Amino acid sequence: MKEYTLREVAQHKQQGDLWMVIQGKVLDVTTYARDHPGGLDLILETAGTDATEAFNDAGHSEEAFEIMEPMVIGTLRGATVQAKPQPKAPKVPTPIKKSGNQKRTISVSSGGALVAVIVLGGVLGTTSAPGGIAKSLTSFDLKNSFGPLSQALVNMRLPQLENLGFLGGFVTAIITSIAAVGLGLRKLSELADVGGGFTKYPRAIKAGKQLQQDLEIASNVYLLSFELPSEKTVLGLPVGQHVTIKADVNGKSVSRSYTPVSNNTDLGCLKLVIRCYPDGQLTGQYLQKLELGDEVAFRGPKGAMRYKRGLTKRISMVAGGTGITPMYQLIRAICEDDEDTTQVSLIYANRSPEDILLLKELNSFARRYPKNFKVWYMVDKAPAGWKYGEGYVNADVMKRHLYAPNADTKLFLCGPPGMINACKKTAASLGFEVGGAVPKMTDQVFTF
Ligand SMILES: Cc1cc2nc3c(=O)[nH]c(=O)nc-3n(C[C@H](O)[C@H](O)[C@H](O)COP(=O)(O)OP(=O)(O)OC[C@H]3O[C@@H](n4cnc5c(N)ncnc54)[C@H](O)[C@@H]3O)c2cc1C
Ligand code: HEM
Repeated sequence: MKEYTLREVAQHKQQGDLWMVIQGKVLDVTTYARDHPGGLDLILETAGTDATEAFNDAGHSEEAFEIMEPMVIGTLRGATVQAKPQPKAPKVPTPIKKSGNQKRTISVSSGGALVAVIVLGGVLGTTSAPGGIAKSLTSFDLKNSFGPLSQALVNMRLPQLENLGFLGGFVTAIITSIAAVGLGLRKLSELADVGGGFTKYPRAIKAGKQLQQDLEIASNVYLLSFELPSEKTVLGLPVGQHVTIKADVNGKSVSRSYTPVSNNTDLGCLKLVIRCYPDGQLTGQYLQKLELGDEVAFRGPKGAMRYKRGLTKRISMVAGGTGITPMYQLIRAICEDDEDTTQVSLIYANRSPEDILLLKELNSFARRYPKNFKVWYMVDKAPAGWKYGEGYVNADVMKRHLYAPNADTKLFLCGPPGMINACKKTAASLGFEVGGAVPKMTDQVFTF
């Protein structure tokens, strides 16, 4: 195999010509970069360098190593190369102390590449605690807006812990409602990959629930509902984390990340808010073609954020478009936990007021939990009578509507890359400490 020096690798760091070193191997990642589930930006930032540390820090699965193999063009001079590189063993978080709120930590080794460590806390804790259910249930108008599956939850107390969705890092779910159903009637059950050390769930599929046609919540944005393997299955996703959907699209394996808007109190279902791009590989070519009752493969939990009460005193948030989903998940968990006193201030940017996702729910949280949460909307062009902001999220807007940087404040960002890069620069100029390419929970500025 050809040997390269780091200096040679460093010459290939522009879009259209991207190389990097991972675990001693030199890779040409040019054609893969746009498909990278962790985002194109991370590849661009690390191209031309030895990206081993950043790659390891992201906690890649065995599948990532398989995808990587055809990209290997040589080795790094002087490096020790493992015959078969392995994913780094995931770090097992320290169990959370049991509080009056019954937090529970469950660690599960699947024996496969993904070890799912499922921390149940926050909302689930609140729900499980005797007498602690009240606050969750007062937010019921929110659940109503998420369709019939959620409504059954009103009287539920104890999620069945043995029915954790991501116990083995993998779960399949059946689509139960989707607004846009295309003409492609392909059955997707054959796409569900349940092999390789992950827990197998029975494929027993109930007849689908009634198809709902009115779930386009904004232009091209849909609320998709999926039925988990049983009515009692708890999603099992730690707050702040996301799932990936993996599918075979036109003969190519495509995987993309999504942050559910449902959580561990929504038994038996998984709900996603997704913007569909007509030419998008996963959204346009796959999700929009799903039929009611089709089976979809989810992996998780993924992501560097694992929110727990006490992480920080104040959280400033800037979200754009569908970037609201991880913020929403956190806001919901904080507001619905009686004992969480974290203050959150969100700036949410969209093109127009009609594009604002989860508007009713966000306003409802701001109204009912004013000590926990406030929100400021920004739109490109404000209509007459608009009482929020107009234009870009600049330093002035951030100074006015976010908490000032200090040891007790974190800034969370999620949205289109252009907006996020601009916000990171502004945040740095305002005194926030902006970390490296791969997000870490300890960073003061965390990008989902
Ligand atoms: C942690 C995380 C959580 C996320 N959560 C959500 C969520 O909750 N909801 C949500 O809707 N999304 C979410 N996303 C985004 C999601 O993962 C996908 O990126 C998104 O759904 C688009 O995927 P796609 O395969 O349909 O589109 P892609 O095929 O990846 O294309 C995306 C867009 O890029 C355009 N495009 C295609 N090729 C090019 C090119 N060569 N140059 C320039 N543009 C091009 C396409 O036209 C399309 O507009 C999240 C992302 C991350 C990383
Ligand atoms: C050829 C190189 C790479 C390949 C094949 C690859 C592949 C993947 C795959 C398949 C995933 C989905 C999650 C998984 O299955 O592990 C992923 C996610 C991710 N990758 Fe990479 N990756 C590469 C390089 C990198 C580099 C260099 C970085 C860091 C700079 C990085 C950071 C991430 C992050 C942060 C995620 C998101 C993890 C999550 O969703 O929790 N990747 N990558």
